Amino acid sequence: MSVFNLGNAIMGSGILGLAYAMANAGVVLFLLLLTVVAVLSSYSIHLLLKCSGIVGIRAYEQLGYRAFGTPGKMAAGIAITLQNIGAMSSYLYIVKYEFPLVIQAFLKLDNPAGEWYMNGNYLVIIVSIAVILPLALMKQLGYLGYTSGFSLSCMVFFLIAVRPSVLIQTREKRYFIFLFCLLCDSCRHTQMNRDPPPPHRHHHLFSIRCSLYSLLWTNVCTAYTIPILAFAFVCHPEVLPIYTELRNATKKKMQHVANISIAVMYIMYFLAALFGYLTFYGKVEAELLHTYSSIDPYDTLILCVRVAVLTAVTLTVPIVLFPVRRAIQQMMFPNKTFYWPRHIAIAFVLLTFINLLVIFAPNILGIFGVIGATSAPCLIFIFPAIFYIRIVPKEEEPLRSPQKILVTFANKNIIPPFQAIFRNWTFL
Ligand SMILES: NC(=O)C[C@H](N)C(=O)O
Repeated sequence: MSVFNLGNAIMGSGILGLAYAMANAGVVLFLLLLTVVAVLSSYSIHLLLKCSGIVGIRAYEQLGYRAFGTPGKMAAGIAITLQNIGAMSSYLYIVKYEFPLVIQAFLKLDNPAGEWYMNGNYLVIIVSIAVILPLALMKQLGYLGYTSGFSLSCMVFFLIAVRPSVLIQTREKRYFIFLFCLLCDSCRHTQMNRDPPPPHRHHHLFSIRCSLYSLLWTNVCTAYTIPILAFAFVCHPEVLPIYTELRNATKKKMQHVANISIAVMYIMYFLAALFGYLTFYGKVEAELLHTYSSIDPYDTLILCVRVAVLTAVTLTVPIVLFPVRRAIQQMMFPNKTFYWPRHIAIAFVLLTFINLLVIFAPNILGIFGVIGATSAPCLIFIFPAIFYIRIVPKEEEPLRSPQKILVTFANKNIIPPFQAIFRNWTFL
């Protein structure tokens, strides 16, 4: 159940942005970054578990408090709230956009005339009240294990369904483009076969960029890759609550749960990105399902994919809501014991707020970009590292220990790319 819950916390709308990230970074660079982010993600869970073992606390915000007092607690609480509200909004955004298309395809409505059930905003509100709110009112995360298992199986179905069937038809041509894309980061120029080749394609073929740095920062779209990946691997606010509910909990057992979840998601993320990318190449959009609309919205398989993704993201919302409620309780009502009216009221207010946000959300790439470039790196890389440095006593591990040097090194190498994103922040 814990693996299901953590897997469900990892897997969300991030998976839909990965094909776009791959199209912009190139397959090799994408795989490299995916591996780095997955390994660092698992490593930072190790750091969180170690800190929580030392101070005997199983809440992310409390670790912040132990490390830096109230500012640390507030920083962690705000980052968790921002990240998870961003994630939930992106899930409901998918409901808002995809649910009307599913209804349209089911009812075979060619020209919808403004029926209320085709209005995404109403559908978001209905799904929130009928499905998400009851699940979000559960007392413990553990009760959501079954829905998480179901949600993950929907994503497996999504993965099987998006395999690049188009590839088989024009194999030679596509293999050529694929090889080309392996070496080059500007696959957006290799439009589908229909388009004439861009004038500078020749130049691209023969000038393989030699430095990783220039590969990564040649255009701002490539710079989206790390925020999208960081967003996709965030599950850290859920780790300690899941640890608390684990039967016969030990650090080793929880790390094992985290490693299994991350490894499975790593494989699924790579396959989802590759399949989406090999189907559309440069035409892939920030949200993969969007791209499918351009083929045939009434195709049965695409309809099933939509239903699967809709189900999966809807069932993820309650999991992601738990840590936000906890963070709000820690920030606003510290030292208060469990109280049902407060538990229900926070869930209700949060869902209302997210519904309002979704009704006015600009687009999903904006959410990935902003959250991925701000709270996600804090929660995955920066906070676990600095909490570890502050909490683990110098006697137990001196500042020059390999562990602490690694933590500092990771932070030094992760932060500069994010600064570059802020410098290039033209999409806002
Ligand atoms: N749990 C989260 O914060 C986001 C999740 N990793 C996703 O890809 O949607």
